Amino acid sequence: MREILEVALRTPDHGKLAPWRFVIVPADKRSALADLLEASYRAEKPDAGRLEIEAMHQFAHQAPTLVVALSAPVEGSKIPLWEQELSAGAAIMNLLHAAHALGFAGGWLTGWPCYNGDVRTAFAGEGERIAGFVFLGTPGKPLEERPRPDYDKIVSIWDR
Ligand SMILES: Cc1cc2nc3c(=O)[nH]c(=O)nc-3n(C[C@H](O)[C@H](O)[C@H](O)COP(=O)(O)O)c2cc1C
Repeated sequence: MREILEVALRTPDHGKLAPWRFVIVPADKRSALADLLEASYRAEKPDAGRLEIEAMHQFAHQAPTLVVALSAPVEGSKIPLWEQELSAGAAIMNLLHAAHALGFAGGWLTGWPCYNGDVRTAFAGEGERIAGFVFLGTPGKPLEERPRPDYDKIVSIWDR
């Protein structure tokens, strides 16, 4: 895990602000995370059904390893917030590339837990936001491909 996160720390970062942080959720805390998600979900949606609650538990327990990535912009910096947030996304992508290079698979998820205030305060400090829940593990089966954007629609040559 440290080797993977050390790669994430080498992310392009204008102004050397390190506007991101990572919180590892250890295996013995995953049930506590599930309980937090359930309580936060019920507080926001008192009429939540069984399947919605099960989805919160499934979210918390998927994959053996979980890193919560935080966008932690430095307030008052001359580096625009936009650039600091871009760097947070890049740090997560570096983390995923490092995990895949070492033979693991990883997924970057947000979903409801990312945007709930109670969940955010359980991980993030003032001015910080959850940028993603990064789940890591060893692939149990070959990864499925999905449609990718058409190169010619996305890439163009500047010609003015
Ligand atoms: C900010 C962000 C949030 C995402 N959140 C989710 C999510 O909540 N659920 C989901 O199925 N995929 C989510 N994705 C997409 C997955 O990370 C991933 O791109 C997708 O599963 C396909 O994986 P692949 O591109 O490696 O094949 C998110 C991607 C980003 C960049």
